[in-house]
Amino acid sequence: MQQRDAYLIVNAGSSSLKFSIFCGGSGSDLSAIVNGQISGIGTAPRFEAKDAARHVLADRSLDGVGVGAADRAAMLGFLLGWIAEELKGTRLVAAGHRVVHGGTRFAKPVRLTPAVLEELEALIPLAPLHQPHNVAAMRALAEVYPALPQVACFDTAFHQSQPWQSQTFALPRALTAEGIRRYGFHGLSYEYIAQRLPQIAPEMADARVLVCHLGSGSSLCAMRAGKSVDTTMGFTALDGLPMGTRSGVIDPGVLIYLMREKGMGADELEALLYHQSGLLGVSGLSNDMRALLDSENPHAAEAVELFCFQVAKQAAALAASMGGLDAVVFTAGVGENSAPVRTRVAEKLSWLGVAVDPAANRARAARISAAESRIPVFVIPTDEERMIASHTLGVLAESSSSIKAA
Ligand SMILES: Nc1ncnc2c1ncn2[C@@H]1O[C@H](COP(=O)(O)OP(=O)(O)O)[C@@H](O)[C@H]1O
Ligand SMILES: CC(=O)OP(=O)(O)O
Ligand SMILES: [Mg+2]
Repeated sequence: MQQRDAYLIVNAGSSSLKFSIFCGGSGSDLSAIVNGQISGIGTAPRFEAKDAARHVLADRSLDGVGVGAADRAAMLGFLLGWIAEELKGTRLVAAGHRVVHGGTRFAKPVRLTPAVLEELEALIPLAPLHQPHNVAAMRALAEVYPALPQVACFDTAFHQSQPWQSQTFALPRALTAEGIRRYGFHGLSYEYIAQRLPQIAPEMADARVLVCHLGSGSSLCAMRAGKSVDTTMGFTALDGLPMGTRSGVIDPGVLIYLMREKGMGADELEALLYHQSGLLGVSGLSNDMRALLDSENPHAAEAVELFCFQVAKQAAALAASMGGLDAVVFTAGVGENSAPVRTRVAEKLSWLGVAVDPAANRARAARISAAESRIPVFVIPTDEERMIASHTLGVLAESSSSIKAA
């Protein structure tokens, strides 16, 4: 039997390792035959996988299989073993990875070499919650499959189109020249939405669109004609909106105060701003929006209110960056699944002409705006993995045609 070529897509996050297996060629021919994740890394890791029809292929705890709760290399080993066992009819021909930070050097997807890997490792301080795991996944895969081509796809790349004022801090120019500037993240998700929105609503192809990527990490993107004009995350994935455990925007004077008056160092500040703040810090209960929405605790309600308030406030700033607003899109874990959050954000943007239809919102329709809404509002499930798969194929096709030409 002829084996199908398969591509392993890895999205290694702060507490999860999402993966997909794609088969087929480019465009609509490219299809995910398996989607899954190892969630709960660091606490109680759980492995789940579903096929294309969303039938459960695996759903089990990783307890008792010799994998430590935070041992990512062992988890990847487990995953590769599972893939080899379950997908006997396929032949793994390449891997594609989401890499959160591409720095100033990587403006498009790149084939992995030892030199590239070293450069990506050097960017770890700029994305401490994600980059170490992205790099570790690539290294672990290279050890098991030394000949397997791997492609790195960057969250920062989509924002390269931004005008300089969106990318620049008001700092002395020498620091800007060193790369201390705003990069923006969630670019693979925004790139997917930029392609998907005109398929759903062709009249939106040239529109000024606010995309709300609300998940564990959250950001907003101002998009004009499918290109990023501005975004809320900056030098790191800490800026902008409050997130599950990240503070979002904060007066830098607070950091100086904490250093001087409380003797905090870089490690303590990093722990505070990346791990102890956001929804978790304000509620004192949980970083999970579902738990907060279900809670009767007033601090949970305040955390949700602060989140929605900041989404609306920063959305208004991004509308100014685009010179107006023609549409709003909600995506990612919270944006796709939480009708109450979408309702509250829309209420706070009603002065801009945003109104959602309660029934369409509850049903998570593709278009949830009310008939009288001046601004159409969409819910579009994101697909970072498809974007990575598509880039991976593109990079491989480029490198094979340049080998033929040489
Ligand atoms: N039905 C829901 N209502 C509210 N929040 C939800 C719901 N489903 C998922 N979420 C939130 O989505 C978050 C995960 O979003 P996701 O985009 O998958 O995050 P990431 O990729 O950054 O890990 C969870 O932390 C959870 O709070
Ligand atoms: C960049 C970022 O914050 O990613 P995530 O939402 O996956 O945490
Ligand atoms: Mg994510």
